[in-house]
This record gives sequence, C-alpha cells and structure tokens, in this order.
Amino acid sequence: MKTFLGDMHDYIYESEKVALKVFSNRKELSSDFINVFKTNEIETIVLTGAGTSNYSAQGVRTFFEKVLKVSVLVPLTNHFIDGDYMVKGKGLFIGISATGSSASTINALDKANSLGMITMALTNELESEVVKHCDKTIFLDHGIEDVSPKSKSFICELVTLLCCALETARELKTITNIEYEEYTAELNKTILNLTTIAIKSDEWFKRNELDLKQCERMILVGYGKNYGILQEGALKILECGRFQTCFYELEEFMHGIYHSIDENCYLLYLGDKSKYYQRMIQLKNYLGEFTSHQYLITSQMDEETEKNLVIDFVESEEFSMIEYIVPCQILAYRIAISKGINPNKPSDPYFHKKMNSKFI
Ligand SMILES: O=P(O)(O)OC[C@H]1O[C@](O)(CO)[C@@H](O)[C@@H]1O
Repeated sequence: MKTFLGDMHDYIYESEKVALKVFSNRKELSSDFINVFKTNEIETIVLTGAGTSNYSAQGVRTFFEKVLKVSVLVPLTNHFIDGDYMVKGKGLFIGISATGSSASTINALDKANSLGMITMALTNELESEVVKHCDKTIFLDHGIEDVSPKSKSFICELVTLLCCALETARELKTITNIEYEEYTAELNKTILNLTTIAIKSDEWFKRNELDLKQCERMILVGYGKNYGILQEGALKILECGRFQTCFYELEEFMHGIYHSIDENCYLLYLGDKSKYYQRMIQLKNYLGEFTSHQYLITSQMDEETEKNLVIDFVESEEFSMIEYIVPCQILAYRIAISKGINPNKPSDPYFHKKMNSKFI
C-alpha cells in the first residue's frame, strides 16, 4: 500500500546500492529465465509494461537481441493486447510492473497466455496481482519506493533484465566467456558510477537553478540506444515538474520540430558517445539563435560550461543508458522542488482507482 511518504531524491541515491545487489545476485535471480531458454527454442521475446516499465524494456531491447540472438519486441501494452504485433515461433512474454498492479500489463499477460506464450512477470511485489497471471516471476528486489515517480526501480529493472540476458547468453554460449567477462566488468563499473553522477547532477542543477526553475516547456533530444532514456527522462521531468515536456530522436527533430523553438523552449541534449554526437552539436549551435536555454549532458570535456553537465561517464556502448538517466531524474526532482511542487506525491492519489488503471 502506497502512502507516498518516501523521498525520490533518497531513492535516486539508493540506486547504486540496489543495482549492485542485483548484480551480485545475478546468477540466482536469472535461474528461471535461463531455464526457459534451456527447455524451449525461444524465437521471440516480448517485453512490455506501462510507463517507466515500458521504457526499461525499450532500454534493454538491443542488448537482448545482441546477446540472445532472438527477435525482441517492445510493444505498448494495449498494442499487444489488440494483436498489433506478430510473434514468430515459440515466444516468451515478460510483463514488467514494479508494483505488480498495472492493469494493462496484467491484461497483456493474459493475452500472452491465451496465445500459448511462456509468461513471466518482473516485479518488486511478490504478493501482487501480476504474479497470478504468469508462469514464473522474477523478483526485482529494489526495496521500498514509496513515491509516485519511480527512479531506483527503473534502474533496477534495467540491471535485472540485463543480468538475465547476460547469464542466459553465457549458459547458451551465444556469447563467449571473454565477452561475458567484458560485459560484466563494464556493467559493474557503470553501476559504481551512479552515486557520483547523482552528486554531480545536483551540483549542476544548483548552478543553473535560477534559469531551470522558470522552465515551462522542455524538449529532450538524443539518439541511438538512449531512446528508452529519452522516453523515461521526459516522463520523469513532466511527472515531477508538471509542465510540458517531450522528446525527439535527433533525426526526427529535423522534421518539423525546429519551427516551434523560441526563447520559451528549454532543450536538454543527451550527448553520449556516438557517431551522431557531432550532428547533435551542430543542431545545438543552430538552435542557439532561437533559445538561450540549452543544456547538454555529456562526457566530452571540451563542452564544459556553466550550463552543460560534463561527467566522466563510463560510456559503455551497451550500458551508458543507466548513467544518462540519473541526471534526468535529479533534474526532475530538483525542478519540482524549486517550483514549490512536492514530486513525491501524486496530484491525485485516487487517479488509478478512478480510471481502473491499477489494482489498488
Ligand atoms: O511498473 P508499474 O508498477 O506497473 O507502474 C507503471 C507506471 O505507473 C506509475 O507507478 C504511476 O502511474 C509510474 O510511476 C510507472 O511508470
């Protein structure tokens, strides 16, 4: 039962500890997942959930395909329920729900059961509704997160799913032992950077607070594997700050969005290491003529300015999304506090009851 008595900022700072615990227990937590692959010829995995729990699925999709060598779909729950996706061959369906109570995730599990798929739920609540609708449950084990906007559970979902994929790939030998060692070392190093990133993000917000607290419209821009982070980052900022926030993949931004940029628009660029990075800088330089509120998050030291957040990210090709979400979470929390909003409590605690969107 949620009382919303926790504090999102504390939970962001707990992420490193919780993710490390998941990482150390990775063999145990992925045993059912591995078994499914050992006893079935899985050809397609469907990962889905609502909101944050959909974006974590989006965040791990490419890694799942890369190491497990199967097709991975991340539909919206209703699109899957409505039959808009074709599942080829034997399918594994994973419904992600931290609280275990999202109605559409549960309905999607029912649909997967009716299609004869193997079904699993990823949840932090082992007594929740979602576990009654699946064959097996994977425990998130992130502890209590008694606030409306999720932060540590998102990171925990990412790390849990990545560990399941890694351990299974090693067992099935779809990756070599050397690759396994390299991936686990990178993931460990990435997790160990999370608290430092949170501290630096807090400092960055502080030096830009006067400008950021006035924001009433923000667009996040990014590319490549950070797409799930763009979705989650925009949701978090909107959910906490309660102003208009959206996101665009860099190339999509070229097609119409720029017409709407003026001095009232704030831009937040996620500049992880990529072949697209320079193109993003080119766009940022261009948009500088229309707005002075541009912020870049990157590890490129030559971009160090008051407005930019330059951090020594590990920048692992596969796992950097775990690092880039943290500044978005801190920004979301801090901007809300600066505006006098309590981000921990929902604007209407009875919303899900009224809309039947959660079993509460
Ligand atoms: O993972 P769950 O518990 O299904 O929640 C899904 C979504 O619902 C919320 O808890 C509230 O709407 C979000 O924070 C989250 O994105």
